[in-house]
Amino acid sequence: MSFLQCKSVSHAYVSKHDTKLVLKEINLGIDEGEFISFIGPSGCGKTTLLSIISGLLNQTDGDVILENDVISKPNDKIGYMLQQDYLFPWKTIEENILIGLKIRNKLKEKNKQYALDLLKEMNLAEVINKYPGELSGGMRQRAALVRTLATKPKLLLLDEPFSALDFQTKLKLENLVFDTLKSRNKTAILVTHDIGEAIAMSDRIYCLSANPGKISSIFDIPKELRTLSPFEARHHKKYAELFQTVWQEMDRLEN
Ligand SMILES: Nc1ncnc2c1ncn2[C@@H]1O[C@H](COP(=O)(O)OP(=O)(O)OP(=O)(O)O)[C@@H](O)[C@H]1O
Repeated sequence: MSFLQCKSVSHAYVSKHDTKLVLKEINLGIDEGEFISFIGPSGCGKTTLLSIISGLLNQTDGDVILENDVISKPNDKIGYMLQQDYLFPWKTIEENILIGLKIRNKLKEKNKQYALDLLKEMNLAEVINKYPGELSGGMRQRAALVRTLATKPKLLLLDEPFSALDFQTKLKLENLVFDTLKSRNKTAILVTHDIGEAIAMSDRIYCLSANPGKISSIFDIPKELRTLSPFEARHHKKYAELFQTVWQEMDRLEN
């Protein structure tokens, strides 16, 4: 059995005036340690699917199963990171990264040290006593990642975490996040509009079509790219070939 399974997941948003079917019978299985991306036209339901997997939103039909748990509410095994960092501006970086542990009453020395080590790994040791407003966008996203990882979730849900960053910062952060997650055998699902990012970071890409959102195609990333860092992968011949194929599929879905 896969680490994470979506079994015939469908979702409709219901309002006073209408019912909109957004996801229809999504089936997928993800193994522990895999890095997966969801891509697809705007409004096809990527964020909705991620919210359902996180347990924050309950699907209309079907099941999400993580290890042996049916997910119907937020679970400590799952960490969620968004485009906006949602750091608390009135708290220092240290206080921000420890907040998840504090809320869970897990602020033991060992756990605190784990978070502080991550902070060092993300090159943020020097800003530990600063406030979020004093940091660049890339630093803030790194701090948000440390906060998410501090509680040791097994599954990371990443909703366009790099999209607000400049191109160079984004490429550097892709590498850093990739190394951090792979070295800890974390499982990750990335929602992105950036085909290149999806190819460079993933083991597999699920492409969704819209109205209602369904899996239209699955792209397995060739082994030659999977063994490289995201930055190196972008320079490989196979990257350019796959980019063309995925681009054409996205073009077909958008028209
Ligand atoms: N809370 C809500 N109530 C009603 N409809 C919603 C709600 N949230 C999203 N939708 C609709 O559901 C559809 C899917 O939205 P969702 O945000 O999941 O798509 P997406 O693929 O992540 O989009 P994007 O790529 O633009 O971020 C859209 O038509 C959106 O307008």
